[in-house]
Amino acid sequence: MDHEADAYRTDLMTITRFVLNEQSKYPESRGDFTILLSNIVLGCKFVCSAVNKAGLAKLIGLAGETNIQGEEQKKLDVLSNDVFVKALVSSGRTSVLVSEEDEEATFVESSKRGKYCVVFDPLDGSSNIDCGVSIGTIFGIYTMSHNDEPTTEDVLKPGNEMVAAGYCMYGSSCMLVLSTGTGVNGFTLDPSLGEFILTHPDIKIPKKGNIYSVNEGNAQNWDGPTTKYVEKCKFPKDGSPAKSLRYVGSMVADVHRTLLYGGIFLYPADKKSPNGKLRVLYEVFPMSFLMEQAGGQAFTGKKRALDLVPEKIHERSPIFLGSYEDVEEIKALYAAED
Ligand SMILES: O=P(O)(O)OC[C@H]1O[C@](O)(COP(=O)(O)O)[C@@H](O)[C@@H]1O
Ligand SMILES: [Mg+2]
Ligand SMILES: [Mg+2]
Repeated sequence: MDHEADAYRTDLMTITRFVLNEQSKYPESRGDFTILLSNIVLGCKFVCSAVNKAGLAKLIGLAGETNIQGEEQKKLDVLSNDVFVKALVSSGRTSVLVSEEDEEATFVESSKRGKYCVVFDPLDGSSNIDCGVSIGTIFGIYTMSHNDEPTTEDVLKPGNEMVAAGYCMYGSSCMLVLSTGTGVNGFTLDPSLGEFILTHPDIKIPKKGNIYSVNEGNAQNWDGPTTKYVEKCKFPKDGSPAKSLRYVGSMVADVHRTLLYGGIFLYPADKKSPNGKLRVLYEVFPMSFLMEQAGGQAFTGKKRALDLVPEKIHERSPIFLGSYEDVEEIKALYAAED
């Protein structure tokens, strides 16, 4: 389906109007979520513009600092983090922020506090910045369940308690994909209007796909079920065609392709990283939330990803997510191992 052409033929639905429409279904709503989201959208536009100018403005390269995970921070990582922290605090709708780039959670001062907690990866796919390959921003939103002083406990909650999640991909076009718990919708930035327009309404992931996406360089350290699964993708014994391999190395880009084309994205545990690489709060949960909302599944190797209860804000987990039937297959292999 030519989503973009359809959107322009029928109706120019901006992301703001879309969220206002959704909000009008809840008479008690006071517009807080719309204001929060419009500040997230502003942050995405700002980072998109910085990404587009990165080479020209000398924003590529290292910033000279190391973040909490011991990774070198890139200039764009630092800039994106500043942009989102400012955008979220100035919305007046947040109380707790967790960013990949900040060791501790940020607690918003009382005069600027609001009812939401936002967890985010301001710039995902950092290793791809310098060569101009797609990167993105990932976010998840929780609501505060009390009016007392905020603590990290307010975000150490299972992903199934998120009220919204999304990502923005800075690629050949800039796309924001969002779920507020009633399906998944995709919006494309029209640079001439400066507006995100609904181009991919009600995204549903195909039930089964023919692509698998994994860093196969780690294969020697994988466990049995992951090894068997990837072997099956390459050498199917049931007469089905072998799957194609696609791996960008930016979670946003790999998950975006999986969502639209179907298939499976894997970042498994391995002997060197027994908890995998991807971070629960701001990578695994938002992407798992979107996958489930689009009709797919997300599994950790042990359980439904959204049922994890993180104990630390930068906790990691293995993740297998994508088309319903593809994830069923890997679940069966882990169940057989048990
Ligand atoms: O290089 P690897 O080990 O395959 O890891 C790729 C993964 O690492 C990440 O780049 C980590 O994200 P950050 O760039 O936000 O640290 C994911 O986007 C991606 O899925
Ligand atoms: Mg990331
Ligand atoms: Mg990052």
